[in-house]
Amino acid sequence: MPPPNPEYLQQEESLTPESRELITTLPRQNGWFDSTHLYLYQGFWFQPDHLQAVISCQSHFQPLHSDVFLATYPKCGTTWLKAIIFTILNRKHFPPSSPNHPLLTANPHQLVLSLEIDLYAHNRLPTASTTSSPSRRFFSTHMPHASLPQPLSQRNKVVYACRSPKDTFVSLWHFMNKLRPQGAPERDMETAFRMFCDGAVGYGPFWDHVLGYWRRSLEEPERVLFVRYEDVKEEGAVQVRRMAEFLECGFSAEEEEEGVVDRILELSSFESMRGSEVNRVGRLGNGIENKHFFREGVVGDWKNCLSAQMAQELDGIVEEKFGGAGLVI
Ligand SMILES: Nc1ncnc2c1ncn2[C@@H]1O[C@H](COP(=O)(O)OS(=O)(=O)O)[C@@H](OP(=O)(O)O)[C@H]1O
Repeated sequence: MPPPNPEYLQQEESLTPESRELITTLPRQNGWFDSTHLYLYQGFWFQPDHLQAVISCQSHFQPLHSDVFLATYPKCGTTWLKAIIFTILNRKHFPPSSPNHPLLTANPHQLVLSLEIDLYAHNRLPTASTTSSPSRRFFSTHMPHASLPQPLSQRNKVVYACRSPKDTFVSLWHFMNKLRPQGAPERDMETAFRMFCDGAVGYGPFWDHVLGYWRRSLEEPERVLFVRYEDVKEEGAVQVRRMAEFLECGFSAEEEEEGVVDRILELSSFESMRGSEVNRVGRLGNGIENKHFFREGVVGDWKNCLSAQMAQELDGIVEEKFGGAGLVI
């Protein structure tokens, strides 16, 4: 008998009768894997278990005033930003220079739970070693801004991380092929590229996801901070200070003197995290191997993968979608 699908592929199996009924009324597309589907809800495509979780989260999630959220489109730097923000928020309790810092023995996805996926799709509740961190609760989400539970979008602070669509697509393609069901062929890049450009991927369209948070960051800069993966690569210290200020826990003169910002960057660096034992051999509760979250970790890897024609097509869409909004990524 073949082994059962890992949890992340059991997308239809956990649906309630109400969700099953709802999805029959929604527009449907083939998903990334042949056996999966995506459903259009509030302008975005979701796999069915995530859709059920989003709806449940919209009805039930009650944020605390002090809760902090990281929002991302998948593959835009979620793992990295989870590590950085977790370290910023908890630095009094877990000094970044401590040899026992949680990031040295846990993957960032174990320390910071996803609102819809961990909490609502899989009932993984925060434990002492996760978001019930000693300071403020900190969650991540891939939900588009339009789908956030209302109290959260009206009151809480959200850091939104985005990345160049060319690198995002390439990262997504590699990741999804690693997760494919046993025996399934790789999804070829041309088909995947078409799905990405058409917006028919989980949490897509990418453009609308980014624009939703971009606009809100302009309207309410004290509530939504827009951070670019490329900027964190280029000027990590500036961006770490910017995030800490935004979260109202800027660094003291004493911390600056001690080099705390540099230590946060070292601890969360690609090399440090990819090299740690937990990320070389560990697995998340949903069955995904930790090592799959660390591939190249560079800016511009698309040059090694996309044809000139694909790059040109994506540049054209970026210009069309983001040009008028004053967004450069
Ligand atoms: N510490 C650090 N520094 C820089 N880059 C990093 C880091 N950790 C992960 N990565 C790279 O981020 C990409 C994975 O994206 P996400 O973490 O958003 O994936 S996910 O949405 O949580 O599945 C993926 O990008 P690619 O290498 O381009 O595929 C990872 O390698």
